[in-house]
Amino acid sequence: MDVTPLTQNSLLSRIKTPADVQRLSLQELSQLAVEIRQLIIQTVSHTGGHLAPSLGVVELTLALLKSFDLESDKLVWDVGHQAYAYKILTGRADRFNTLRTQGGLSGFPKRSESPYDAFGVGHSSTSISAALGLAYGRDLKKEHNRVIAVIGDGSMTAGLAYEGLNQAGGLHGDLTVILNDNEMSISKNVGALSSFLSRNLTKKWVVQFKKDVESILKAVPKIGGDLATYARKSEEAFKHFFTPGMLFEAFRFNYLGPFDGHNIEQLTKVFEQVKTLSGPVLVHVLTKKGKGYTPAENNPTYFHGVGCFEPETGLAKKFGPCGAPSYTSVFGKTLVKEAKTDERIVAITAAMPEGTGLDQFASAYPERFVDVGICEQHAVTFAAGLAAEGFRPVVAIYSTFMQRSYDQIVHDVCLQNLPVTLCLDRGGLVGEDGPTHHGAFDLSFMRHIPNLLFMAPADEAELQRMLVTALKHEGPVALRYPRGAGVGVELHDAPEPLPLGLGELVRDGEDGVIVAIGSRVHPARLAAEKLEKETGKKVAVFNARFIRPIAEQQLVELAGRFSKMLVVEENVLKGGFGAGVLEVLADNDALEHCRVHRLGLPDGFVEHGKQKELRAKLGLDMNGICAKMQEFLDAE
Ligand SMILES: Cc1ncc(C[n+]2csc(CCOP(=O)(O)OP(=O)(O)O)c2C)c(N)n1
Ligand SMILES: CC(=O)[C@@H](O)[C@H](O)COP(=O)(O)O
Ligand SMILES: [Mg+2]
Repeated sequence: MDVTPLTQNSLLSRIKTPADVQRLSLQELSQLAVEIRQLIIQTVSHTGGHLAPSLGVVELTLALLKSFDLESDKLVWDVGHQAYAYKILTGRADRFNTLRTQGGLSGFPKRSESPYDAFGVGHSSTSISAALGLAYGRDLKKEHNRVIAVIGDGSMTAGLAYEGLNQAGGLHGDLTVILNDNEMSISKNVGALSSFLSRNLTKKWVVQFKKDVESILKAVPKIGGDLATYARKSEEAFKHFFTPGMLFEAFRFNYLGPFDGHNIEQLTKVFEQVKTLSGPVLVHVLTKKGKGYTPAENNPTYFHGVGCFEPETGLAKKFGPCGAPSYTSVFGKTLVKEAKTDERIVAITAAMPEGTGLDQFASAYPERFVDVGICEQHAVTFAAGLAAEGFRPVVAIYSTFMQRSYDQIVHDVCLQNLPVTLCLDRGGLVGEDGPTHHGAFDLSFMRHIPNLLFMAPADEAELQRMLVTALKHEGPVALRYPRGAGVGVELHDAPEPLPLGLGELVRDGEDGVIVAIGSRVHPARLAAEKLEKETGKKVAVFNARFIRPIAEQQLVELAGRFSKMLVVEENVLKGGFGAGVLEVLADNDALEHCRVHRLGLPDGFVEHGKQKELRAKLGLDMNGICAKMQEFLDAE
């Protein structure tokens, strides 16, 4: 694969709108595929991003744009992490170098970014429902455009996809679903569906089945006593009979496939045929994740979402010596250690073993590790069932995806007071993935749930102690920690559980107090040191540790000692931790002599950009906290 930058005479430089793609010959489309791959690899090597998913659908994207009219037809991508070629071909090639950077192109389709992005996305398995909504709306308006959803085999492991299929099959409106089957989620795809879709069940088996049936039928007059042979042949024939098409046809979809997803000529013919069909149609295409870039083909999991790398080799770019370990890896290692002495521990992921650090657990205790697929709701209820059976399930899910499990946390876990540990990784701002992925709301949407013990560590060593506290607790627990490296503190060999509902005064002061939770404790401490150095003002810092039960008595005491309290969190201010502090102070009549200000995420969706840049912009880093506290102290 040539990974040198494109020249100005490239075919790509002539593509300004999807209509330009329609004018190209098949040969030109193949050349364009090469150029698109070059641009994607070059760009992502600088920006980081979802490389392997996007490389896998270059031909599919070209064939879709060649066959459908994007001025009226609507294309809905599932997750949207594979839509880089689509962005390039729909008028965004000249801005593609800004991918995932602050103020630049989003890593996902976004309605506000382009009229060609029919539906915004980032979380998986929404495409069929969204496309059906678009198709239903079209029919109500008596319009005639086509609506196409493209969904991956991994995303088909979520119940939501079947809710969409079920409704679509019952409605008979025109809708095309393209199943992009690369046998991969981020890791190897899991569950019964993935084997059902597997390459063994391809069309050639249908042909074989027909031959088998023919031969059996020919043999019928002679069957006589030879029932055994007949039964054996029937069994073989029935095995062949089960094709992926049966599943989708049961949902009343017209099934076409499977087809080679890298053959533009064949795909365009199929799409021309699709345009002649009415009602729901499912086209099954087989693709290779990372196609055309050997490092990504060989390691699609690593290149699913990758940081900066050398395009020639695929090797990660090194930026100085490695810093502190990530919260994720400390969590993973500590859990492995605890599971050695507690056989009740079962680790559960919803299709993200590497991202959540549970890959370490999977290697150490494969029989106690479960990847349920992309189904966060099921993961939590499944854990509740295990807990009811005496186990200690630990469910690690990114904060943003835990949003899907709200009812399961309330109804299946907390209402029954079951000892499930919910680990919310990526709590707070995640950076380049942006608003679909920031863990901005968990403190708000979980802090009011009865029975739940809810903690957020100030550093990676405290995460260890909180995990141990959770595993000893006879009820539901949630832990929330951020994306990225820890603070760099020494880790515990034998972490001790924490006293419940108590925070820690990490620095004393005279002029005011900063109450911080989780990842904001460390910058708050640095801010207090800076303030003292620059102004001589002495500010105390309290690490609140618990969101629920909140450290009520300690907070009331602090409000008695200090006339100014700044509460800092990396969560939306609406209903967040600071709101909880205000509630307890109000309930204890402790606000009379203490003014409280809050610092957190604004009432809106925070855009994408580097974590560091976003925190600086929102005043949530050391400088921002220091400035806010100084302003507060200076105010009357
Ligand atoms: C609700 C939700 N859970 C988890 C994820 C994280 N995630 C993003 S892509 C992906 C795998 C998707 O697999 P598939 O649909 O087959 O697409 P592929 O990457 O293979 O192209 C996962 C688990 C997500 N985006 N949304
Ligand atoms: C598309 C998606 O949802 C994931 O691939 C996500 O981008 C992973 O994020 P991390 O890089 O934080 O693991
Ligand atoms: Mg896949």
